[in-house]
Order: sequence, then structure tokens, then C-alpha cells
Amino acid sequence: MDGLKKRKSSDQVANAPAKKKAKAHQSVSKSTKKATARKPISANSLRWQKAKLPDMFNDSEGFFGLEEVEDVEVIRHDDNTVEFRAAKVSTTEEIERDEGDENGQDNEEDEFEGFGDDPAPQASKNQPSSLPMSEIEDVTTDAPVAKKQDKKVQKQEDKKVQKQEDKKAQKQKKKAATGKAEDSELQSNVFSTLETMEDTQDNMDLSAWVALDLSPRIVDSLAKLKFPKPTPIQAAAIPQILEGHDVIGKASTGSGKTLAFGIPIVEKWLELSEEDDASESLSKTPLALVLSPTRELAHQLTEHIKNLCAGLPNSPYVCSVTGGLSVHKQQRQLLKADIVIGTPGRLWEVLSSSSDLTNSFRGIQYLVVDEADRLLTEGHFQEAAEIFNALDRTEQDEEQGESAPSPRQTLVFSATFHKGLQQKLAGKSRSELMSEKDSMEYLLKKLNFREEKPKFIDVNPVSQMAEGLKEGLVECGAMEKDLYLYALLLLYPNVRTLVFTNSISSARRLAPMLQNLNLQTHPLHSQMAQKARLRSVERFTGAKQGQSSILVATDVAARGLDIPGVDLVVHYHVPRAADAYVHRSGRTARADKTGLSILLCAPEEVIPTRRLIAKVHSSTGKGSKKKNFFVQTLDMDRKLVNRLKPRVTLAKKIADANLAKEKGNKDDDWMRNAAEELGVEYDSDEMEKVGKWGGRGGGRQEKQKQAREMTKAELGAMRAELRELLSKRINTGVSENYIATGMVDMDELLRGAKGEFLGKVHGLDIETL
Ligand SMILES: Nc1ncnc2c1ncn2[C@@H]1O[C@H](COP(=O)(O)OP(=O)(O)OP(=O)(O)O)[C@@H](O)[C@H]1O
Repeated sequence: MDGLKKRKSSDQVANAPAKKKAKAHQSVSKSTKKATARKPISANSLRWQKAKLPDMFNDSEGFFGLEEVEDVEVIRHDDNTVEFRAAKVSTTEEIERDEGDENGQDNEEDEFEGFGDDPAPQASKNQPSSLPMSEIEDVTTDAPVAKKQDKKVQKQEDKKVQKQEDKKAQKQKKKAATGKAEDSELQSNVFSTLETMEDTQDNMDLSAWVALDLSPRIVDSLAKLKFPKPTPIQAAAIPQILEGHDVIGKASTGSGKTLAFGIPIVEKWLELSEEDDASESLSKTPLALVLSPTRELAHQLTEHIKNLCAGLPNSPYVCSVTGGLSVHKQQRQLLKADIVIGTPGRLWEVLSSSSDLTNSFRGIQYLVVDEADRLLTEGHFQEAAEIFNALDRTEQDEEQGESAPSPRQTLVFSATFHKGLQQKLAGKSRSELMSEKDSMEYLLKKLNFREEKPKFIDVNPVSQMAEGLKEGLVECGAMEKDLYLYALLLLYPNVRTLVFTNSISSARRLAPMLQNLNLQTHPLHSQMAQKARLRSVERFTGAKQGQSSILVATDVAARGLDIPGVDLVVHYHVPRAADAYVHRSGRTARADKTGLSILLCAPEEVIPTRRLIAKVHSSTGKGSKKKNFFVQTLDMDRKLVNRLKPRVTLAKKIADANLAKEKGNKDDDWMRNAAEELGVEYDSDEMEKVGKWGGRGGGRQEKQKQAREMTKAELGAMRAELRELLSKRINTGVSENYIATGMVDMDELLRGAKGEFLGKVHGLDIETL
């Protein structure tokens, strides 16, 4: 304690404000950490100097004559003895001191705080109450009564370190934010409805769910999803499924069919997972297989069921098996899956590759066929049949030529079903059905229901259309659809619009054309890579509420896709069948919301389209007020629409040229590869000639060649012209609505001003829906 005696007023230090004591304690412990490598020295051999105190200390009794020493470490041993070590301040030590600064220690300001009104309790936070006074005293040796010069350097270094730390923190923050953005871009937020609102349960009356005999965990999870009560199809189907019946459910688009089968399946999983040995048996065989006609729908169903499970304390493993993703990964996932949701093509590919997998799938307890009428009739026919066959027949059955009755429950859902289906299923004999090999009825029979008469639940037998849907029709020339589509999009700005085409090539062409017209547009069709498809839907839905966003899609998006907040559906091409009209229009006005569906019809399409829509609205035959449903016509101001023509023509030309160039490059690549394989030299002109003289496709190739050969300069000139046109005001001339102004600011319009001047809306205004 020699060194301490040198200070004439050590007891005064002990009485110093608590904050200082805390600092002192911390310094001791730091010093202790660093001490091991250096030699002990005696207190007397330390280089004590008279401490320079601030003026305000001059008359401060007791501090007078205080001496200070630098670069010394004080080590307190367990037996309460103290040792000093000469400390050469190393870089790490400096950093440690800087850290101290960050915590508000060891700087000038802090010293003065000690004499002000700084409340002691703050400092005492750092100071263990059991700390002996002697320890606090020790610290003054290390106390910062250093030379001004040193302090200046110290301060500069502090600032530097602080700056570096700030930069680091900022970088990390930025990284986290970008990471989040990237994640959310890849994650299909379209399909996500989950918002964890912890307080929702408090105010929600959940009795309607409870009445369905659901477990409290599921009800809790539904409350977290903010679903206060079941939709009609859910209320009708869930009890039947829970009772073990096979169910065929029909309900309009967007009416909650997914959870109608999803809830009982997850409920069953919870029940099984509680039973002894359940986990073992569940891991071998999936509980449920859900078949979906499209990849997007499969992913959406997966998300929807995952969202339901997210609110549960433990949840099943839900996985989707669709084309466009790695087969090997999916095979691995299938080994542990509880609920499998997939498209028939990929599922069959994966299942047929492994007899173990096929065997394990024979034990599923639920087979769900979503959008059944499409899945069983279009394209997937063969693969779906193969899957059902594989699920039903054991090797023994194969030998005997029969399949055993299905042990599983079969659940079939759609918004549209063939008339009289139930009757046929229940009443007709197998042989009669067998004669209609390709019909949906035949395949439904193939589903091998467990019950002779599955429960048929039709919650809205009169109309398949959603309540909040309004429908309209625009008549235009067959070659004017691009123009009228553009006009319609201007007429309904600031909304989410889904444009349906009958062909991939139209979707491919329209998306860039509308982009050229400064409209935020994304394509979606089955020839796009899976990632690009997801990205398009993401971007479409990523637009903020009140901002214009357009998705141009083929019928790949018509079925089941639950894209939130679609306000307007435009049928660029008239749908080929009534059910397509129902499903396309069903992308809007979902879950009790409102929406608008508008068809662009060439004159010759008007009558058959009206007939088709009337058919959709007609009842099942028992007579209905809606039998003669007449879809409203939107009167567009044709003169005015024609003023938009130059810009649409240019936008189309630019889009076509780009597409031709893209296609040309691909064709060239293909031909070059083919030539290489054949061992001949590739000459594009020669190849072109072969195409031209060779007959088929020659004319088309010529056209494409012209578009492809459009120079960059020509394209640039067209772009400039279009830009100019887009920036110009449209003279509305004698338009009824805008006769007073005579001019319309297109820029303003594209920013979202209303385009009412383009035509009369007859109550088909989105705001009035
Ligand atoms: N009980 C409920 N209460 C409120 N919203 C619900 C409820 N059940 C489902 N929803 C929501 O309704 C929307 C439509 O549900 P879903 O996609 O299951 O409809 P769908 O009947 O399968 O439609 P489609 O025939 O077009 O496939 C979803 O956004 C879903 O989250």
C-alpha cells in the first residue's frame, strides 16, 4: 500500500462520486487481465508526478498535492495485497480504453460530470455493492488525470475508433436490410397470409370454429391468422372430413377451399403426433397427398397450410413436389414429409423412381385432388391416373387384376364441376362409366373413394361466381385488342390488374409492350423458368397498395392462385370454356372482397361470349333469376382511344423487334449446335435460305429476320419517338367528359390520375364496387 500513502487524501477519493468509483473498479479488473506478462515493480520506484488539477480543484480541500502516475497497472491479489506493474500501453489496451470511452468513461466530460449533479445511482449500476473501499482507492493510480496533449491524442484516437465502429454497425445494418429484402423477394409473399398478431385472440369471437369441434391449438392458430369464423365451405366440409367421410366440395373461387381440407388434415396430424410411437410411423409414410394442376397453386397451397401450422406449438413437415426444382432434393424431402403437395408430372417422376417411396405413399390417409376438374381432364390425365393406380394397387392386387378398397379418405375440391357428376358417381354402374374412358367421371371413379357415396357439398349451387364480382365487356376490333387493353389500363389506374391471354406468345409479347408504355407489367406463362415465374408474381404483388401493377398471364394463373388484392381481371382473349371464365374472374373479389372482370371481345365474339357468361350465371336447372344474366358493356370513347394508337403501335413494334432478336439468337444458337453435331460449318445466311426455300415457315422466318435486323439506331429512334409521344398531352377534342379542358395530361394519367374521359363506366368503377 506504499504507493497509496503517497496520495495525501486517499480517503477523499473514497468519498468521490460513485460513478468514479465504478470507473476505478473497472480499470482494476482490466489491468488485472493484462498483468500476467509484465514484471512487478515497487510503488516507490514508480514515476509519481504532481497532478495537474482543473482550476476548480484549487480550493478543494484534501485534493491538494495529489500525485499521479502513468503507465502502471495495479494488481489486487486474493489475499488483499497489491502489486504494481509497469505497463507499456499496447494496441489492445488502447482499444480497451476506447471501449471504456464508449461507455462514457475516461474522458474529460466524465470528470466534470462527477462534480455536477450526476446522480450516483447511475454509476452504482456498475459497482458491486460489496466492493471494499480500498479497491476504489486503488484506482486513482489509473485515473485519467493525464496530460492535455495525451488527452488530445487519445480523443482523436477515440473518435477514429468510434467512426470505425459506426461504419461497421452501419454496414451490418445495411447488410441485414438487404438480406431481408432479398429474402422477401425470393420468398413468395404472394402466398403468405400470416401476420402474427398476438392480441387478435383477445377480441375475436371464435365460437364458430369451436363449434366445428376443432382442438384449441388449431383455433388459436386460426385466430393468429385473423380468421374469426369458417367460410361456408369450411363450415360444411370440415365436420364431414373429421368424421372420416370422402368429400367432393364445390364452392366459388376464393371461398377458402384450401383450409376446408387443410384444417382436418393438420388436426389429424396433431392427434397422431400425440399418440405413442406416432412420430415413428409418421416419418415413414406421409399423412396426406395433395394434387394440384399447376406449380404455382401447389406452392400456394403449401404456404397456406404452412401458415396454418406456423401458429402451432409443433407442426407437420409440409413439402411441395413440383417441376422446376431439384428432383434429388424433393426425393430427400419426401422421406420425412407429413403433407406432400405436388403437381402430377413431377410427383409421378419422383414416385416411379423408387418402389420404397411408392410403397410408403400407399399408406397415406388422405388424398386431396384440388381443382379436380382441371387436374383430371387437362394434360395431367396420364400421370394422375398412374399415381392413383400406384396408390391403390399392391403387387398382389396386380396379380389378381383388382385393387383393394381404398383405406384412405379422398377429398375432391373445385369451384366448377361437371353437371350431374354427383348423380353419375352415386348412381351409375362401373361398366357404364368405363365406357366413357376419358371423361372426368371415369377418373373420379378411378379415385377409388372409400365410401360408395362420397359427401357432395355444394355451398353455392346457383352461382359459381363470387358475390363481390362485377362483370363488363368491351367490344373492339379483333386487331385492336392491344389498343383497347392499354385504354382499359388507363381507365383503371392505380390498381392490381391480371390480364389473361389464351396463348404463351401473346403473354410474351404483351408484357414488354405494356412496359414500353411505362406500365409496370410482368409476364407469367408455363414456358418461363420456375424462378422467373415466382419472381413475376412476387413483383406483381410487391407493388404498394394504390400503385399500378399488371400481370399478363396465360391460364397457368387462372386456377386457385390466391394473389392478394387483385382489383381487375381483363380477359384479353375470350376464355375458351365457361369454367376458365369462372376461374380467371375468380382471381379477383376473393374472400368477401370486391373486384371487376372485363372481357375484350371482337364483334364476332360478343354473342357466344354473352351466351357463355349467361351459362355460368345460370342455375343448375331449377330456374333462377340470374338465368338471363346480361353482362354490361363499357362504352369507350372510340375517338379518344384512337388517339392512343401511335404510341401503342410504336410500343408494339419495339417489343416485337426485341423478341425477334431474342428468338433469333436462340435459333442461331440451336442451329450452330446442330451444325457442330453434324460436323458441318455453320452459315446463318445459308441456313436462312434453306428455311426460305425449304417451304414451311419460310415467310415467318423472313419476317423475323427483318425484325431481327432492325439496327440499334432504328430501335433507338423508335424509343425516342415513343418517349416523346408518352410525354405529350392527348387532345381530347370533343370528348363529352372533358369538353371543358380539351386536353389530358398523359404523364399525369400514367402516374395514376383517373382516365374516366376514356369512356362511360356504367357503375363499373372500381371505387364504387
Ligand atoms: N375462414 C376464413 N376467414 C377469412 N379468410 C379466409 C378464411 N379461410 C381462408 N381465407 C382466405 O381466403 C382466401 C382464399 O382462400 P383459398 O385460396 O383457399 O380459396 P379457394 O376457394 O381455394 O379459391 P380457388 O377456387 O380460386 O382456388 C385466402 O387468402 C385465405 O387466406
